Amino acid sequence: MNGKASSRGEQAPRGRFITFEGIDGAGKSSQIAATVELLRARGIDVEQSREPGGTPLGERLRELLLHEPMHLETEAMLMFAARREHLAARIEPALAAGRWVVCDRFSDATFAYQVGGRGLARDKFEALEAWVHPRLQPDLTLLFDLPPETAAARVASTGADPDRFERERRDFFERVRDAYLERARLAPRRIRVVDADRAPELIRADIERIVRESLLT
Ligand SMILES: Nc1ncnc2c1ncn2[C@@H]1O[C@H](COP(=O)(O)OP(=O)(O)O)[C@@H](O)[C@H]1O
Ligand SMILES: Cc1cn([C@H]2C[C@H](O)[C@@H](COP(=O)(O)OP(=O)(O)O)O2)c(=O)[nH]c1=O
Repeated sequence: MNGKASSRGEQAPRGRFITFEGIDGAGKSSQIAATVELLRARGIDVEQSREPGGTPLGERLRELLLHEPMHLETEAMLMFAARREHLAARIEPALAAGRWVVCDRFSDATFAYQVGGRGLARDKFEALEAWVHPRLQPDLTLLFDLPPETAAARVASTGADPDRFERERRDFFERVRDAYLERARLAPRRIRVVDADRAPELIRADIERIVRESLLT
């Protein structure tokens, strides 16, 4: 039924949840737009969102998270607070109504940035994840993998003021990258690693193939 509710009032099949992950400057933004277009062209009802953010409260938390210095555990808890709100207000209702959700980052980012990058204790991350979404995980996660120096050059070339995360040094992003790859090894069916150090057209073709094979057949 491709996310469209039945005219006879039958319950729509649950929507699919796709997330994009990677270090800052990996090139997720334009590929997310292309993926949303691809799904809409197939007649699928899609919502695009992002974390931290996605709700009015989540966007206010995002401002704090990106710009206000804070303790590492405060940072992790605020990421999950924004996520709790996002799940309740947008993600769960959309999936239940049969709409698909394409989201820029989810809990894999907390594992990569807060556990891998900043050194948050794993059991604290696991406790927060088990509290906020004990059962739900994305149906598909596209992990954009590339060397931190390439990603940093891309971020610098945008000319925008860097936020608190983008100002981190290369060794931070090495740890974030390694943590993402570790998480991908733990969930290889869900998390698909995409070589993001290539021309956008090649990355786009890869993503189309993965989405088609994993979710559209
Ligand atoms: N495959 C690519 N090769 C070279 N530059 C890219 C590629 N993908 C994106 N960029 C550029 O890199 C910068 C960061 O991309 P963006 O999509 O904002 O990354 P992210 O959302 O992952 O932080 C932008 O200026 C974008 O135009
Ligand atoms: C969702 C999430 C994001 N982040 C960080 C990663 C990014 O540096 C930042 C915002 O992500 P993002 O929206 O990808 O940034 P931009 O649009 O500037 O490319 O938040 C975490 O540290 N933990 C998390 O759980």
